[in-house]
Amino acid sequence: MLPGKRVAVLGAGSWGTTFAKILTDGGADVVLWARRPELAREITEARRNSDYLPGINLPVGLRATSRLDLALAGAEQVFVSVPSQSLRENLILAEPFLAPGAIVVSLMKGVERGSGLRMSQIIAELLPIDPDLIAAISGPNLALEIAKEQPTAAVVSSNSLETAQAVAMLARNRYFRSYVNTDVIGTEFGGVLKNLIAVAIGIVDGVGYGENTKASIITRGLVEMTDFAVAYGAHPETLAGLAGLGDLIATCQSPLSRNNTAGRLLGQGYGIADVVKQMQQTTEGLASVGPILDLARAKGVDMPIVEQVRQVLAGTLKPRDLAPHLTTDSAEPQGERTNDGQAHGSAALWGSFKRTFDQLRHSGGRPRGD
Ligand SMILES: NC(=O)C1=CN([C@@H]2O[C@H](COP(=O)(O)OP(=O)(O)OC[C@H]3O[C@@H](n4cnc5c(N)ncnc54)[C@H](O)[C@@H]3O)[C@@H](O)[C@H]2O)C=CC1
Ligand SMILES: O=C(CO)COP(=O)(O)O
Repeated sequence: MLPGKRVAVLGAGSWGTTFAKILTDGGADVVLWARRPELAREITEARRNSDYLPGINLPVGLRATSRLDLALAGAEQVFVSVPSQSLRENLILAEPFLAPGAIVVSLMKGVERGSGLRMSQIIAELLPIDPDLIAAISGPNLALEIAKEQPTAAVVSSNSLETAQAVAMLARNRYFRSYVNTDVIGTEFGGVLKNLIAVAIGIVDGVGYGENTKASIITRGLVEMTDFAVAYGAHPETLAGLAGLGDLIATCQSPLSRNNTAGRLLGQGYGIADVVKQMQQTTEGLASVGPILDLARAKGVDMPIVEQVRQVLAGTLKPRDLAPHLTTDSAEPQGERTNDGQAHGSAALWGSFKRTFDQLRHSGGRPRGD
């Protein structure tokens, strides 16, 4: 068999390692960069990453190294999966070794504290590459489920459809399917914002509230996500797709979600310092609350649920008071959606009908829109 395309995955935590498995199982020649040499050795020799993916056998052919130069040498596509707050420092280390013409793909779901930048914006700022060679992947993608080869879909987004398709062709196999879109803003913000709603769900779950409360928060949360993302230029239908609603459902329902788990601990009465200590893995939502509320304020977008999550984190709102405030943020009864939202909503619905129709007419071997 011919060797597959050479790709690199940076970050050997739960998602980086799982994504390296997805790509290897799809036929690519993958080198995974781990910061710690002993982890790189465990992955290559024992085909395990016991800290992050206990019980998972990694595929034969997946190699890991703690040397960035070796991981990046000749890589045509580079997938980055480090904590969002560390992307900048990691890109500075990686930049000298990036192969000319390489596509760089963010697998991350955060915004940078201080700058409020999305991950693809940081990549564009730091790397001297054509912006059309930048992509982001998002969707309902709980790492451990995918590592167990449970069927899953995601969406690859890039300003360039050609780039998104080139990435989606590699990021697929018998249990993983990649769709494509060109709405990078909506795709990235979907992944960031659902984490915040998942923290809220965890909080009310920890308090002991039931399904009505959680469904109310999920539904109203989706409105907040959509209003916010659309204010920044996203297409509303992206938020109704895999990177929005899809991921919101998975993250709000699953005890595997770190954001959901952190929320649950808060709801059970733990303080934020204890929660951070207990979370062994990256919990992006905790770092995103502040920057997202700053960005919301800058565009005049109301985010009552996210604001209440901030207050619970700050210790100024009791977890058990979170949900009832959903109905008391305005004296006047409100419509379920803003007028803007309604206008966008019907356009979104029409857009998705049209795309489905177009796909049926032109269906071929290429990855499809989400
Ligand atoms: N785990 C999951 O199910 C999914 C995670 N994501 C996203 O992927 C990104 C990475 O998350 P995970 O792999 O889950 O996190 P993790 O906590 O499991 O792993 C993070 C990895 O980055 C490495 N790293 C490199 N530089 C670092 C630094 N300066 N500080 C700390 N760690 C550093 C760590 O050593 C570790 O291997 C996050 O943005 C997350 O939202 C996206 C989809 C699914
Ligand atoms: O992004 C994820 C699922 O799509 C993972 O969620 P957590 O970061 O909350 O574990």
